[in-house]
Amino acid sequence: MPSIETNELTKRYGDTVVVDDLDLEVRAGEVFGFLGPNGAGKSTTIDMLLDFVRPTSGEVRVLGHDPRTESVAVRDRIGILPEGYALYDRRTARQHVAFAVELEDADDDPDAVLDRVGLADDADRPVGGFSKGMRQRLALGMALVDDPDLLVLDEPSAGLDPSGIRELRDIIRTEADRGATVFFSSHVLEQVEAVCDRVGILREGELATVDTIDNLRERAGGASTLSLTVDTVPESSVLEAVDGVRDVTVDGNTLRVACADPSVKAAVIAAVEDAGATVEDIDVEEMSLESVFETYTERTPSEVEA
Ligand SMILES: Nc1ncnc2c1ncn2[C@@H]1O[C@H](COP(=O)(O)OP(=O)(O)OP(=O)(O)O)[C@@H](O)[C@H]1O
Repeated sequence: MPSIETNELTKRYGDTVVVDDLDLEVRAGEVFGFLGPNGAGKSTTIDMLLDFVRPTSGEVRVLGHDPRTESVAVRDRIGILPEGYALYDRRTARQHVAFAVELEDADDDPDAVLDRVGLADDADRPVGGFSKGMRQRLALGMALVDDPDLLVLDEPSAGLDPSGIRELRDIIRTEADRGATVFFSSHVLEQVEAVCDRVGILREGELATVDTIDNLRERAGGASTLSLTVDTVPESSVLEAVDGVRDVTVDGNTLRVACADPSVKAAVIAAVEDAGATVEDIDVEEMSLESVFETYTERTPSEVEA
């Protein structure tokens, strides 16, 4: 059974379609990154999964339940970090986590939870004095209480400093290792690349694509570029004749060869050596996830695949 399933999920505000016929499936146990430009509809989708926003039409299933009619069953097994979470300024961080523990009827030690999110030293401080990143850490800690089967995190990296982002990555990995499904939206593409099994890219309320990052790269024409420093530069035509070579540029003693897929690289090196040149250094650049993201958010899926 998928952890999250939506079927023709649609949300309209007046005449504006914010989420458009969305069919999404998040498999049990996977880490799924939900990407898309500002205003694409990510938070609205997440809010519909959590029954904070009612769909205009379509179906939602979370852990096999309909969040509209079985919200208790759903809430019991998921940990959530929604976009607009509320904290009580006068209560301390520990009181917040203790409240979450009580609400879940769980047995987590609030101090251990605070330690996990890097707030051990701030446990007794009222959160009114917390920075945005500290508030975000606390909200994440509260979502982790009671080992949820599914974590739904809306922009968990918002406001986090680099060490917070690294810690978040570790937490997501640890949660996935214990078998939880993690579904999160993010604009931090390195983060997404580091932890996600699959990503879905939303564009103007529609799912532009869903796949592993490697497959998205390949489908986006994401040639890896092989840079070879050579003692003597062979004719470009020698390399252009290799199957799968898309482009060759020469800069001094460095050849930059765009390859359609990873298997082409060995053939390129063999061709260079067959032409009598010696390879002195090798570097490989994969298409950045940023370029993949731009490809899918600036063009329609059929334009990408064309
Ligand atoms: N209550 C509302 N009334 C009218 N329009 C809304 C409402 N909530 C969201 N929208 C609109 O829906 C669109 C999608 O917003 P949403 O917050 O889901 O996007 P997002 O992908 O999460 O963006 P971001 O990356 O900026 O957080 C936006 O154009 C937004 O203005």
